[in-house]
Amino acid sequence: MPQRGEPSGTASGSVLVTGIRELVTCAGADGRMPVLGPVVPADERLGVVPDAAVVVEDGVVAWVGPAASAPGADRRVDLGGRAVVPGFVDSHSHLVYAGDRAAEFSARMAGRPYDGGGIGVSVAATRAASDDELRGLLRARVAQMRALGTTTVEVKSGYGLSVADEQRSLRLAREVTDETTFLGAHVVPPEARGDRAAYLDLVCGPMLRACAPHARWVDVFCEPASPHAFTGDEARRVLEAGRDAGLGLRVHGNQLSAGPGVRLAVELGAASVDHCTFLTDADVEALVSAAGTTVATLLPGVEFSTRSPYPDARALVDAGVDVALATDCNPGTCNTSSMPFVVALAVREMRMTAAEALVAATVGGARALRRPDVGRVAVGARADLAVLDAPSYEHLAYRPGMPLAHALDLGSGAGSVPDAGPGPDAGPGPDAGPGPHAERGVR
Ligand SMILES: N=CN[C@@H](CCC(=O)O)C(=O)O
Ligand SMILES: [Zn+2]
Repeated sequence: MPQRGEPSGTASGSVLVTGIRELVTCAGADGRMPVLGPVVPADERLGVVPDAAVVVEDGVVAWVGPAASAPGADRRVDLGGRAVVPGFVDSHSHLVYAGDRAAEFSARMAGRPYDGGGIGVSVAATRAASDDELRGLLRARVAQMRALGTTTVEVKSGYGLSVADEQRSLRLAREVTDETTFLGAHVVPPEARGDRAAYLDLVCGPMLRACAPHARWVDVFCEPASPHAFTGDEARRVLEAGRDAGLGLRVHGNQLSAGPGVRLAVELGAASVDHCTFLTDADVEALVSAAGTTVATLLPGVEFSTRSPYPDARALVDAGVDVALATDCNPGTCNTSSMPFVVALAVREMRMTAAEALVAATVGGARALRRPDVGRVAVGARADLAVLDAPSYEHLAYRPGMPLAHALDLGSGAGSVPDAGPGPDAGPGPDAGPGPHAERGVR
């Protein structure tokens, strides 16, 4: 696993990545990050190059185009006719935790609604774990993500909820990603339930001071419908304190009800408001007006795992809202880190096209993290490539639950993926193996 901030999947010298049957760049015609929204249809924004090659130098894309006109390089990696898409940008996850809540999931499947109360169970298990235990769990989760094609990940705290435990969570998260988020205002922890105001004082004072050096973002679970989470006024206080400490803003909003989260996020210029499950017309209008500033990050794995209605992604995309897709991987509402699964859900359950879903899972996530260097394959961007054991990106939705995607690792000196020949799906066969990837980090 590379150190935080170091390009993953790279070695010194130039590498020609060839044998790409379909390269999806998700880059605008000029190679820049494309504008989202309905102005340019998502399939045009995909920027598909058939029979393509990519040259990588020092972890950065140096050339993209048809394989027939590719320049030479120090090394050559042949992908044997596979499709390549930008590595997924998972802009919302909670990977620092111990314990599991399978019993809570089963109770939900039997009809018990989600209200955030189970977060306390994860807090107790996380506090009880040693640094090494938490680090091992975190790194295993990151390795699973990379094996599924994710190359950039945001990781939140939020299962510590004391000064020391929140700081520890962020310190560990910083070992694997630059995109760390302080979520001390996840819920009011059990020991503070008698005095919410005192807990908010702690979050906005000593906890923030201890955590800000380890975080890029601050987040808050704004959900008046949950007795455990925070009202609009409380959330505003947390966000303003975080902003004053130099952090960027993110919000968990409108997950359980049409609460104030979305409009608060837009008013404060947050980079992202996440969930957006229950929206009023005024919320959608606010998100439309905030295009270019605040991304609506949809997390359909949560609706799948909580048996809730899905967000109206179609209405958001058609209205011109900037939309991202992320996993929200966490022990309570969505215990999967699979971006391909999220893409499949977005297409099947939220009526996004496969092209829209792929854009939202790559460039959309990059915009939600304000990262122009990831989420697309273009000269100057980081060489974060996801290889599909399939001929086309459409297979991500067409073959749900299949192990199709992995992050390409160019650092091991590994050679070509074996050419499996055209299988029954007109793409590389199931024996093709996962290709030249290793358990390296995501950022
Ligand atoms: N809703 C708030 N936080 C997480 C769930 C956390 C949990 O239940 O452990 C989410 O994004 O869904
Ligand atoms: Zn979350």
